[in-house]
Amino acid sequence: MSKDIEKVLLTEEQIEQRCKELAAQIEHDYEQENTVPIIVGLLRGSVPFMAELIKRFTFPCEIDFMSVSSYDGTESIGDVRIEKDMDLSSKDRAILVVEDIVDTGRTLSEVRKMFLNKGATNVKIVSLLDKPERRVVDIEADYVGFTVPNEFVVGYGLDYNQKYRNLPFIGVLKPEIYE
Ligand SMILES: O=P(O)(O)OC[C@H]1O[C@H](OP(=O)(O)OP(=O)(O)O)[C@H](O)[C@@H]1O
Ligand SMILES: Nc1nc2[nH]cnc2c(=O)[nH]1
Repeated sequence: MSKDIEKVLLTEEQIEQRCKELAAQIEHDYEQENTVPIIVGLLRGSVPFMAELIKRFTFPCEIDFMSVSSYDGTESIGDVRIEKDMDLSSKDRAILVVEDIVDTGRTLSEVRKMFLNKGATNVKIVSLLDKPERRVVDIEADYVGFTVPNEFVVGYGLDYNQKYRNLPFIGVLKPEIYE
């Protein structure tokens, strides 16, 4: 599997270190607000990042997952669909959405609107990666792990045709893999 990788952009150690910093910052902010947020992971890409973050939280929080999709291969198809909704109610709750990457911004923009429509009091976003060069919707995550260049990345939850999510680092595939 690693033989398909052209270059590693972020090592496991770099990601773990950054997750520690993000978790401390998030914890500090929710303690100030004195709320019990629901931490909502967007399936499936956020799973490794979510696990790395929440094991470091010592404040009271609940967790849930939902699945939305707008990608086919490496292309955003623009239309954000909810494939699996979360189980907990978001009404009158503070929500922290955990995402693997903000790319065009369409997914998070739709997800944020959806939570606000359902009566969430506050919606924050934490994303492991941010690819600002690709943005078509004006949205920023509240907490970002790393800014990445305009390349299609895989690993640490991110897939290409559902593969490579289990790689413990973020990398770029060799061009022949897409052929
Ligand atoms: O900013 P955007 O252009 O909307 O792109 C970001 C979204 O694209 C990927 O989701 P995908 O639909 O591939 O689902 P996955 O998490 O199951 O891989 C990724 O996990 C983000 O949710
Ligand atoms: N795997 C993967 N999914 C994405 N979704 C939006 N951008 C990307 C990316 O660079 N890699």
